[in-house]
Amino acid sequence: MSTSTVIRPVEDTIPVEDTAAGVFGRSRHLSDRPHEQVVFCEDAATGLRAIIAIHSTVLGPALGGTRFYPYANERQALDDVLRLSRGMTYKAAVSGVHLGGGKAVIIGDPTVHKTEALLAAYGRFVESLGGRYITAADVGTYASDLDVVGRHTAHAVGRTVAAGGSGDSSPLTALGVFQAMRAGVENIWGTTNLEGRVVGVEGLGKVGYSLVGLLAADGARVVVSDVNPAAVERVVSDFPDVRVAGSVVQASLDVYAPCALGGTLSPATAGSLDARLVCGAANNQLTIPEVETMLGERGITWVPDYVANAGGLIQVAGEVDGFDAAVVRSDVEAIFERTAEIFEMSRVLGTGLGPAANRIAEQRIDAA
Ligand SMILES: NC(=O)C1=CN([C@@H]2O[C@H](COP(=O)(O)OP(=O)(O)OC[C@H]3O[C@@H](n4cnc5c(N)ncnc54)[C@H](O)[C@@H]3O)[C@@H](O)[C@H]2O)C=CC1
Ligand SMILES: O=C(O)CCC(=O)C(=O)O
Repeated sequence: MSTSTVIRPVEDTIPVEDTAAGVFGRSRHLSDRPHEQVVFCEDAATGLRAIIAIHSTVLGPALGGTRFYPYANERQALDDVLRLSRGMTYKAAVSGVHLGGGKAVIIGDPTVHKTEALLAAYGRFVESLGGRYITAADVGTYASDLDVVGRHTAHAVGRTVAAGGSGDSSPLTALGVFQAMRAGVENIWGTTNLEGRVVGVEGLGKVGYSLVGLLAADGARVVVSDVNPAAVERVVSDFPDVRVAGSVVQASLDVYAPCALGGTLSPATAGSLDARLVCGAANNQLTIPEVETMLGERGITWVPDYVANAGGLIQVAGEVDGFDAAVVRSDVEAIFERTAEIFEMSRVLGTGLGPAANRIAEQRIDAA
């Protein structure tokens, strides 16, 4: 096991276009703040290559999931983990959670490279940070993986209920997205009901699948797409009324819900998207912050990803504080009110929702 720890300022090495990308609008001071610590982890025996990024511990230990993904190279993995961890700082702050922002990536194909030994080695790296970083699940990782990781560190949440955790956080992430969507729908159409609305869900993994269930139960007309045919088949079999599209982002919609990887909202897609509202689970949906303005000029409202998708964080943060399922669920449902407040703040500021949410998050961190 070998680590190298990069202490700030890691952003000095990153091109401006990378650091500007993501969810951070034009508000610069917190988003410009360098990461506190970035740890490169290698374990030759298991083939583990991972990066753990701690953006901020101002509000508490840095919590964020572990993404297991076949990055083309370490540079791509670093860019992703830096952006994701910074987003977690904002997510915790805007959600009123007493935690900081961190995230980790494991470089590799989870269907090929994920072994118990590799997850164990990863757990030992997390443990070596002494609780400054608390890990959880993300793309390519599951509660059962956290069980393995959690046998080697005290700082893993989102484990299965059988292992003493709160279980898969994706259903509550989906519930939070659904609540944020209802708030968005109310602002546009004057009703919180999704009935009859055409909602496109892109990405039918852990969160997307649960979101389809909530939307179908509320009477939405759901259009879905996923690059993995098995994920599409599962949804079609469980929710026969959904319509499958080649690419949801190109379909004619009322609401677009990106629930796969980030970066699907670029200047190009902002120019072609046929929807009135964007609200989904994917982290870092915008390739550049200016995309929000481009969407706004075409009458499309974007609900900031880190506001809508905080349900999973709220759930696993509950494990840190002492888990109470009813309190956690009600805090996730309150994403409806939080989103409505951000709509109100955006009207006061005369901005999109992105800068308004950033303002709320930054005020909380500044106060701390
Ligand atoms: N799991 C959770 O509780 C949370 C997840 N998120 C974010 O939500 C997103 C989804 O997370 P999970 O559902 O956990 O991941 P997952 O790995 O279970 O599912 C992702 C799905 O997206 C599909 N996909 C990948 N590229 C695609 C593309 N170009 N077009 C259509 N589908 C594509 C994959 O085939 C997979 O089915 C991620 O961005 C994640 O960071 C955010 C907060 C919490
Ligand atoms: O949802 C989780 O389990 C952890 C939180 C997280 O990593 C995220 O919100 O992206």
